[in-house]
Amino acid sequence: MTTILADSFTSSLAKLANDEQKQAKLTAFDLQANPDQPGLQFHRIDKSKDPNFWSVRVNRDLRIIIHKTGDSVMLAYVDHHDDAYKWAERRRIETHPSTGAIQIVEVRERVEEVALQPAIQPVQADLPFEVAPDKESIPAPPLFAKLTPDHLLSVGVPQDWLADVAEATEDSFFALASHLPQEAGEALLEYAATGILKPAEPVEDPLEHPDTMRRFRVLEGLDELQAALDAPFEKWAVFLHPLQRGVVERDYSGPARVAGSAGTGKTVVALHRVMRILRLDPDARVLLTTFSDPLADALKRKLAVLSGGRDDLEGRVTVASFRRIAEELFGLTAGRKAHIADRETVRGLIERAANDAGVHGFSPRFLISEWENVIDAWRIDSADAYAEVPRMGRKNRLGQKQREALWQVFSRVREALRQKALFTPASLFQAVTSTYASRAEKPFTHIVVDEAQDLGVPELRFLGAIAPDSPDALFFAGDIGQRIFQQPFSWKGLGIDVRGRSFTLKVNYRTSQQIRQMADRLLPKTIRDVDGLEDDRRGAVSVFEGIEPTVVIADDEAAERDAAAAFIRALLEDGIPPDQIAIFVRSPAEVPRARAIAEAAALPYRTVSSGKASDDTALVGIMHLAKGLEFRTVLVVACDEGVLPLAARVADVADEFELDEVIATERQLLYVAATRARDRLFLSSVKPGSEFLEDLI
Ligand SMILES: Nc1ncnc2c1ncn2[C@@H]1O[C@H](COP(=O)(O)OP(=O)(O)OP(=O)(O)O)[C@@H](O)[C@H]1O
Repeated sequence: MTTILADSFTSSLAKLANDEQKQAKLTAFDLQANPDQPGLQFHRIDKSKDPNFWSVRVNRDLRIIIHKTGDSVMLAYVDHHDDAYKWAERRRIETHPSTGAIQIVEVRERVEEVALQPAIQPVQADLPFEVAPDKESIPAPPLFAKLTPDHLLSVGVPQDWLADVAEATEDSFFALASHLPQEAGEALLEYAATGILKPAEPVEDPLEHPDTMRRFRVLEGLDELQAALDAPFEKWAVFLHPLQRGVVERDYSGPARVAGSAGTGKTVVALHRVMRILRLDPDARVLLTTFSDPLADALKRKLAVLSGGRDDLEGRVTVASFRRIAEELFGLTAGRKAHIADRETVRGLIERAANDAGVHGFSPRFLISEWENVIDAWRIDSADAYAEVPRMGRKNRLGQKQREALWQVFSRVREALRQKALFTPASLFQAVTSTYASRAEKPFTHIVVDEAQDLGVPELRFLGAIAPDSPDALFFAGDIGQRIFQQPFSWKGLGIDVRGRSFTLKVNYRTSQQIRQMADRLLPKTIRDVDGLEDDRRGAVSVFEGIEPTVVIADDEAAERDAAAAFIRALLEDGIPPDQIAIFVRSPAEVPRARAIAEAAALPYRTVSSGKASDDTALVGIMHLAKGLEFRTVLVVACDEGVLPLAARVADVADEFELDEVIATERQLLYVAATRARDRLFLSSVKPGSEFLEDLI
């Protein structure tokens, strides 16, 4: 007998109380072990249009809904008695006549009343400032007037729903989409955004259809059912979008990359890719890496969900930040620990070297940036090499004389570091790169990199050197629209060419349609990297609707604080727990403003430097810290003119190219912070606000 798990089962299971979940799981295990055992009580759902729906008794109140056909049993839903029956009475499972995917179709006539109401009623708390008025109430035109029934069928709209879709307007569509199979909702949303309709490719075997596989999973045995049900809150662990699955399962002929705007599931793809490699190749030793230790820890936790605690898999994967893994490999090969100079130490050395060399007229910010992005990143070791370095932006400003003067400073810094036997992160990467570049024996068979947009030159060289020379050794996940730490450079120039093997995800699982649309306004529609690879950000869709973000440009700090505090109090009254709230600012100088807001709202909070992550505190911190995180609500405050973009960075630019680069990364920073929000977003400043806020309003 085959057991199939439907995503509707995992979602409904997740909504039950803990002890109810336990009982429902036990019944599900019994069902899988032997559906004919006498203890199980089945009842056909007589009122359902689909004769194959049955209920199975869990206890006096709870029922599992299964769908029985031939030799297979599908776990479809679980709920309290009446609600479980209602669910099954309104559903039919069928193979779509055009796409061939198996769908759970909501029976049309029973949901008439529901479909006409918006799925979420936007509720704005009373706020002490004005919010944008509702759009004029003129009837909106139908969105899909140009599409024929055949068009609608080609993207998986069930026959029952053709008429509703044809009449849908911008206002009613989201409510309607929640009743449609996901692939139909997404294709129509993409059409609404871009005017392009992408019909699904028909597949012979309905069970093998990518859209079937995104909601139903055929389970191999009890272990698999156990693993899938142990993580019912983590739907991503079991059900992948067809695009995600495609990227995970493909064989590549060289380094590959998954791209996509914030929240499209790139990390999820990276994690599944790791598991796939481990499952298919019993000799694989995988490195899963990213740019910081906290992010690596988060990856480790998620990977444990996927592996279901299987030591034979987890034991063959190392999860660590770029830096940590370089330190470990250095320790292993050199037999000693690398002592690394922190940023402050290097800053001090640069200042002293400039004084000693009598070189003046360059700002400290410029010097450290030139050191980090040029001298140290490219490991420049002579005045000649300095003249040749392939750098972005600074080239025009620095004449030969200036470069000679600067080299006097930087060569002293290099010498001082050498005398103290100190590494910089870049020189550590370089040391390990040199060790492994010529070795045939590599520490890992595969390397999977998350947040790859923030790889710098030394890190990429390092990963290239420790990766074996096999076609699918390197896999990157990243979004160049979220690059906030590194200057752009050519990957191809360093021998890592992902052209032709780069795939873009389009479905945003994290942020509401409203937040995604607003955040997208911060970035260009297409972004091109140094190698000419274009990232087309159009056509992304979010899978749920939320509340319009709030943007406040206040008269003074007190007014901003009052507005933000009122917003937070309304959240707390709505039952949003503090740990689902974050307040971000541009830099440490604005942290006191964020703290004042939290205090005015009586919101318990933690900052990076004070307190530990706990269940009941909000996070207050700088935007750079936001990377990789996710909250129900995000506030980005103190976005004033001069703060965003940061005036000091702008003042230091060498030329137009560098100005563009600074403005782009400052925009990207705001994009990263804003897209951490799932359903509510608040952005504020004191007059005059950041030019970026103007773009958003
Ligand atoms: N197939 C899926 N089903 C359900 N949820 C998913 C799926 N894929 C991703 N998600 C959820 O969407 C959210 C964003 O996923 P993820 O962090 O992988 O996105 P990302 O593209 O790496 O985002 P960012 O670039 O902002 O870091 C997460 O909460 C994740 O669990």
